[in-house]
Amino acid sequence: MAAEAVTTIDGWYALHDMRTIDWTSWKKASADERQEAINEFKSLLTKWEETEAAEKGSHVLYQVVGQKADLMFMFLRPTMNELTDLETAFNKSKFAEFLLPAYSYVSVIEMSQYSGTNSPEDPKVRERLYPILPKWEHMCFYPMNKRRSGNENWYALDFKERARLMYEHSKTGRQYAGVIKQFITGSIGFDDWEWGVTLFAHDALQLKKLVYQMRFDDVTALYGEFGEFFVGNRLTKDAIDTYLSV
Ligand code: VOV
Repeated sequence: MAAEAVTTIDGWYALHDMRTIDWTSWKKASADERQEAINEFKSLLTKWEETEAAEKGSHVLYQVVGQKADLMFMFLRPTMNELTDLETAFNKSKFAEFLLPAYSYVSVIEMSQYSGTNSPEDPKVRERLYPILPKWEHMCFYPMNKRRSGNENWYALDFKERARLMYEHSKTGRQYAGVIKQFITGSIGFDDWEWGVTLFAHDALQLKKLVYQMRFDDVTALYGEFGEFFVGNRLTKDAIDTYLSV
């Protein structure tokens, strides 16, 4: 008999957007052109801040460490259409002329009902479905799957066993309360992996400690498969001029 799917409650749509700066063309541009690009970029950030203040979405910006990208945005919006609207507006901006696509990921904030206690009317649950993203010092993003091969097939496990494994997972996670904030986004049908994992930390080392500790939970040890990892440091609007000065 087929295993029973878990119901999910879903919130805002998410776009993780990673860009690489074309420093060569940035350096070749005139000072006026660069200033125009910076001003336009900052006014887009201001517009997104207004959306966030009105609780109609949220966003963060991080500077990626390593060569995978330079900038890492995460956007949350009530609809997928708003995500393409903001992406298109950004792509048309002067600053985007100096950016190369590095990676993107489309998903939706998801809570699964393994414990059966999440009600979409509960203000605590609403806070997780429609969150204002934390502006903590470090962010980590990676996509993942639950294995579906041979004896390790998550989708063939019965509900009770999956709920037990997720309960064990949540116990490990809860040890990091106040240290790491996690956002799980579902991407089955939207992107190449099944979930996106976004973590925020004040101390970068705690990202490694949590992800390592979880490797020993049965759910991760037996079923976890991972894509690329991106890690970054927060880039504030005030720091943009310095960051882009050449
Ligand atoms: C701060 C850390 C933290 C905490 C507290 C936490 C708690 C919880 C709870 C309570 C629940 C279940 C209910 C829900 O809300 O969905 C989940 C769910 C989930 N998690 Fe988690 N998780 C954390 C952190 C955390 C990490 C670091 C990872 C990556 C795994 C790893 O090994 O690298 C992860 C993955 C997931 C996934 C993919 C799901 C959905 C699985 C599904 O099959 O549906 N998660 N998670």
